[in-house]
Amino acid sequence: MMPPAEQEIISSRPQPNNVFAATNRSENMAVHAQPPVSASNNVNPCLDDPQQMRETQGRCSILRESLRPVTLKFEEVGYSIKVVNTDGNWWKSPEAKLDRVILGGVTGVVRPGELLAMLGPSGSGKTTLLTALAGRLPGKFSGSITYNGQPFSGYLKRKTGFVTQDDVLYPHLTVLETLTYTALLRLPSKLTKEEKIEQAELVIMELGLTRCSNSIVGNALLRGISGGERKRVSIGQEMLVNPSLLLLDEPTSGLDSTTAQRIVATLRGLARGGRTVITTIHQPSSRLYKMFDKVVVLSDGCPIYSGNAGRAMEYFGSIGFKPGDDLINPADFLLDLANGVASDVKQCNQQENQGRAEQDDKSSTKQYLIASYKKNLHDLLTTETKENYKDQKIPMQIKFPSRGSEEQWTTTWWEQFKVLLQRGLKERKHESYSGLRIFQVMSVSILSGLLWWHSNPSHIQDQVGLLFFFSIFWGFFPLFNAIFTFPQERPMLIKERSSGMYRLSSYYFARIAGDLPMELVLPTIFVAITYWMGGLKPSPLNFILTLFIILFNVLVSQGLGLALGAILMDVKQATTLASVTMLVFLLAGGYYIQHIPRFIAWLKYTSFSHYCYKLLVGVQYTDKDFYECGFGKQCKVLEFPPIEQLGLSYKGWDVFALILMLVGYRLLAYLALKNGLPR
Ligand SMILES: Nc1ncnc2c1ncn2[C@@H]1O[C@H](COP(=O)(O)OP(=O)(O)OP(=O)(O)O)[C@@H](O)[C@H]1O
Repeated sequence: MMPPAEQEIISSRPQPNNVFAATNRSENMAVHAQPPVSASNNVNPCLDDPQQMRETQGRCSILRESLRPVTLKFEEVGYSIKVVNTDGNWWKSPEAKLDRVILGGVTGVVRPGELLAMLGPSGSGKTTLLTALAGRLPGKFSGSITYNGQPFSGYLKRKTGFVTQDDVLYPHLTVLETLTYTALLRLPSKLTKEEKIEQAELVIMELGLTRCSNSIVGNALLRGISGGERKRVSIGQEMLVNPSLLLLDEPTSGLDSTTAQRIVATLRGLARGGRTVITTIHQPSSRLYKMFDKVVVLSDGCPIYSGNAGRAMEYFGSIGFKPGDDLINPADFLLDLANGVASDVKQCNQQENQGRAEQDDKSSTKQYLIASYKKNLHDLLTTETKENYKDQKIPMQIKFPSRGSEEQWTTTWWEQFKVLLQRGLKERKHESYSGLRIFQVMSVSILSGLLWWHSNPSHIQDQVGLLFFFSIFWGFFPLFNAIFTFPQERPMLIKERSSGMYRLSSYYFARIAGDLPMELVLPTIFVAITYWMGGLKPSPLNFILTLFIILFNVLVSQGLGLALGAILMDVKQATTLASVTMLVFLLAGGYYIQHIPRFIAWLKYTSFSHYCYKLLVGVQYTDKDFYECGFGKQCKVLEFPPIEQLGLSYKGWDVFALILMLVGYRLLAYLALKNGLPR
């Protein structure tokens, strides 16, 4: 049973509307002569069409239920960072750091149903403010940001959609796959898999991505869909979950004006459905500007306007700034002012102009505008855009669930694991079985097979060398492959974890499980070739044991690579550290030096290659094996000095040490990830 308060919220919610139907309506409102951009039958039944809504009743009510109108208030939001002192005397105290103000007290309010645009020149602080409003700003900011009067919470995290300026997407997945996996991970378990997939398809239609739905997303190195299409995929990922609060950073940059208009119209449609939508935008056309309900204009981090978009020109006129040309795009005019350019401004009122002394330079214009904003802040904020929605009953102050339910996930651990595993396998099959990698392993295996061609125990030194080579090669190779894993995945992990998409543990286990087949097939092929070519003991049992030990070694070495990558999160640093570590393992492994001085002999116990080598030798030779130790004399292989030094009687300990490392490195990697990523 739904609690009465919640029922009331849902029943009093504005009629859900189809995004694109709303899009077309708002487009028609904004530009009469403009034909609708989308096909009119692109309908998401959960958002509008009552006919289809009846047919998809269950899914629709579940999605609509998730909408919680959010009133976002931000007051005097300020943010500074430390920067290196670059004044004339920096060399005297190069370490000295100065505070640089990025945001200087920005105030505003956005209500459900409203679309707010942040305008300002490049570097004026739009992204920083947007990130702060999305609850993702690292470090502390001053002032306050509240959501229905409450601070940001884990619950709100899952109700917030955040589209970053740079699209973070998997390049090898198609558009349909990308959105389907997002739907499977982010939509509630109450929906069936088919319903989730259907929802992804609807979003594809709504965003006009049908034509490229089966094309790969691509990136700078891999040709895929266009930049604009990629941006729409990012927006689609957030639209899918029907967020109550949607924030977008430059969703229209790089798009043609028709597509940009279509995106903004979609955002306006989403807002009209009871959501709170905030976007930064660089240079909107006047057609786009008309679709905004509110604007915040920033100049060097300080606001010069925050309020009703339709009243901005009137306000600036009232403080003495009127455009020379009445047909000017309001956004261009506001950007000129934010840049301190007032040359195209008419002198409109002598009296008002008295307040601003001679402002022929940019900074005094900016200062005047900032001061005027502060003086008029109260009036600006109380001029609401309510008239646009007076027919909509949007509840303004819904309390979000208390802390207990913050950690509720939309899907179960097992569901997350399955989807992440499937997605990971699909994305990485290209890299793991890339021709280059296969060539690398095959060429090394054939070459070493030829070099050790049918070696036999009479050349014991060579044969032991082959076993040591196994342990070192399959220590290096997986280690260096695994190092890249988490530094490369970091942007995606940050994005998805910030929106509370899945648990870190489900991601981590899915990643490890997904890597298993890929990491184990190549060494198996390698051993199968080199073992038989190299003339090692021709017994299936010995072969299987050798293979088993090498695969074990691969997993341990991979774990070390994962841990180094997760701790340092920097590929360059991690590879440097890994090469030093492997060099130590190589030297202390027990093959090159048999008489390591006591004070440093412990080093070998840190080396998984040492344990692997010992186990390989132990599997290969028994008491019954002999080699020619000179002048026709036969000696026991186990008495061959390099083998004798190894101390083969402690095999149990060697296995135990490897198991310890296998678990330990992976645990370390997990803890490092947990520490270094948003909760
Ligand atoms: N962590 C940081 N380190 C250094 N500088 C920073 C940092 N964060 C923000 N800045 C600086 O703060 C200013 C505002 O940055 P922000 O990205 O918010 O601007 P913006 O208005 O979104 O710019 P654009 O439109 O070009 O994206 C810029 O000058 C930027 O260099």
